[in-house]
Amino acid sequence: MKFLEMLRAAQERNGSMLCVGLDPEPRRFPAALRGDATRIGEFCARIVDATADLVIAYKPQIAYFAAHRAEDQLERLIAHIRKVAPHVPVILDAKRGDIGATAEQYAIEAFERYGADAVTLSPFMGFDSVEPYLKHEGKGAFLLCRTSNPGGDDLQNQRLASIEGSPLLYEHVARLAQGPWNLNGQLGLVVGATYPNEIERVRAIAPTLPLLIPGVGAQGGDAVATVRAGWRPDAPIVVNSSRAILYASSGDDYAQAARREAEKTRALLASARP
Ligand SMILES: O=C(O)c1cc(=O)[nH]c(=O)n1[C@@H]1O[C@H](COP(=O)(O)O)[C@@H](O)[C@H]1O
Repeated sequence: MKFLEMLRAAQERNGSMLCVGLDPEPRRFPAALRGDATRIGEFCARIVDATADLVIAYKPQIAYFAAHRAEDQLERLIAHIRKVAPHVPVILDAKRGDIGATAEQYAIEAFERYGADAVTLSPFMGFDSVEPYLKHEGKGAFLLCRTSNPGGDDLQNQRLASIEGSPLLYEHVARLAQGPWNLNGQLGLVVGATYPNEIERVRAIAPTLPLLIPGVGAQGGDAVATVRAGWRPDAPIVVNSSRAILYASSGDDYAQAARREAEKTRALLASARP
């Protein structure tokens, strides 16, 4: 099934816009696992088992695995998601961006090695750095557009005077992704929940693209304002929360606590749907 169809099906089946971000930090694990990088996969698998009926997607962040030489655990974790939640798409958060020849390798890593359904990318190096991912039929690619961090302003909110209408950089990225770059309907955009006004602006420019919206939970983004700004009946929004769910409890009940937090966030998002 194509990524976008999977996303729509998971949204429908689990009644959810919530994506659980898998950003495992061994020093934050419960006492029985704390500090043990060999148990990263196990920690995440218990979170998946506890939330598989509550989410639209999972988003493992590759750095949290690679930093601990745990890429093999990431491979096994994604295989585990396939087994226990075959209806839930996996977005590999890798934020890649490189020349075409190298991008081809990154695309193989994301889609063949890890078997992800979609990947996050930086559009900074231009279309030829994005195109290799689009050659993988049915796979998705989310381009960073207006990110959740304060430093996102440094570049993304700069005006491009040489382009007609003098758009801001993030507006231009949204225009390219909605239009000329979106060859086979595989593109989506990343917009931070910490900037609901910009989500609204991106939605106006890119009405049919899926949006990946991180920043609720630990970063304090406004879940209700996010849904009001981004929700469309035919273009899914994928609202990510990582730390607030993974570390809802530091005790042995962490998976049940993660489930409760995921239920709460899913309900809050649903309540804001127009
Ligand atoms: O692409 C992302 O996922 C991303 C984009 C962005 O603008 N802001 C952002 O926080 N993220 C990621 O989303 C997750 C947010 O984690 P929490 O703040 O713990 O919910 C992390 O994995 C970030 O790397």
